[in-house]
Amino acid sequence: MSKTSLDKSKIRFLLLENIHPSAEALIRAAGYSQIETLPRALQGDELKAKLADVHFLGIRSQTRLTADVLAAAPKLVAAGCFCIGTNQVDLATARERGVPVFNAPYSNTRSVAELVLAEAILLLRGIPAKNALVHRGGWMKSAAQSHEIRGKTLGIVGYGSIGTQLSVLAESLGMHVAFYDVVTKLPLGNARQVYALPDLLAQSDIVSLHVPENESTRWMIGPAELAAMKDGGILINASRGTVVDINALTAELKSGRLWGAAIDVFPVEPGSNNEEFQSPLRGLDNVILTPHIGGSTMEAQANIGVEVAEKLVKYSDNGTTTSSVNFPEVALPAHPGRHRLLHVHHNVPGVLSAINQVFAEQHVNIASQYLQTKDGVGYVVMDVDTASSDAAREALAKVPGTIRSRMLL
Ligand SMILES: NC(=O)c1ccc[n+]([C@@H]2O[C@H](COP(=O)([O-])OP(=O)(O)OC[C@H]3O[C@@H](n4cnc5c(N)ncnc54)[C@H](O)[C@@H]3O)[C@@H](O)[C@H]2O)c1
Ligand SMILES: O=C(O)[C@H](O)COP(=O)(O)O
Repeated sequence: MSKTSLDKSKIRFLLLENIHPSAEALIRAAGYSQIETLPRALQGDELKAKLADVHFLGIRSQTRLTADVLAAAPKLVAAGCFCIGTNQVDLATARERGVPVFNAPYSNTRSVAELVLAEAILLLRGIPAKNALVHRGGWMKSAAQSHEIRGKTLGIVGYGSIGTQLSVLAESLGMHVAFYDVVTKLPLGNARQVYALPDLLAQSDIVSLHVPENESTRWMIGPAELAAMKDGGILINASRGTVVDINALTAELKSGRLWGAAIDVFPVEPGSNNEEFQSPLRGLDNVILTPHIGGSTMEAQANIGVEVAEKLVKYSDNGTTTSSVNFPEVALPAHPGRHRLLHVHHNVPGVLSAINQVFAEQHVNIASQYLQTKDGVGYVVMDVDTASSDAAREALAKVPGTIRSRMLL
């Protein structure tokens, strides 16, 4: 087994936000013992203080890794988002600091798609309002405004991993599926792409949002888009809270023009289960409110724990960055009997020759070399026959353009 330049017993992992125990189990099995877990998100100064000595960090969707926070984490080697979304991390700053960020791009897609479909059925039957009424002692046995899902049109905004999975499941129930995406996508089954958002909104009985949080999606569903939806339409948002103007949605629901909504994500969400949730949507019987649990199933969380922990351990043990969301991707073989230099640098001319020069001066033979670059950052990995001396390591760290370097012994 490879060793890191820092002894494994000294490498510290911090896992926040109630990450599934499968992650800790995998990291321990890989020989790491310093693993702290917390059930909640940390922010700002509290997060910075914690990160001062941390080498590997695991978060979910609530912990904000801003440039400011990253600057307070000098030892951070890599970060794992134990979820799909990575909008909570300043990915460019992380890259410029030599910190690869990993996520689990597919592990909870099915969980989200199942929840959305269930909500669509419940809303078409008016169940949230009927359920609330019956709990209050009321009784409304009526078929009025209660509909089957079969034959209805589902409009999917964002036809990626979740959108396509939902598309297939919805068609299996007899729905018609239309979708809007900024990229031209191969429609699955009988789904069809609609090239203008207002057209999709106007055609759909149910609109479900599955876009990432970015500049193009911020408040993309505002008053005009809600007005473009069918009378009696239903909106489902299990993407990110910043995609929908909640005040505008509240107005449409209160007026009765929209029939119902299911909202899982909010512009401001509590950082732990002990904080109060605030939203103008509270108290509306035709709205299903869920606490950002679209991906929260035992199946998904256990898989995510393993997937992201594996990526962190692999980067620590072997330097592989495959599937990193912000970093040059290099897939590396094992390096038995060899020593491995991992060097992250600004992608400027002369860095590779300077590294080669250091090894040449130390009479160290280079057995293999891997290089990849991304957005101004280069990542070179060299397997060498003999251990580099302290002097060589110092010289490597001083190569102009170096962001960070690490040696696996
Ligand atoms: N509620 C939850 O618990 C939960 C769970 C998982 C994911 N999510 C959220 O769902 C999002 C989508 O997940 P995914 O795995 O399907 O992502 P994905 O990257 O596979 O798909 C996103 C799709 O959105 C499209 N898109 C991007 N910008 C767009 C725009 N302005 N207009 C239209 N389409 C646009 C992309 O082209 C892509 O096809 C994630 O980014 C995450 O924020 C939420
Ligand atoms: O991006 C995601 O995968 C979801 O929003 C789930 O986030 P969570 O792990 O914080 O529940």
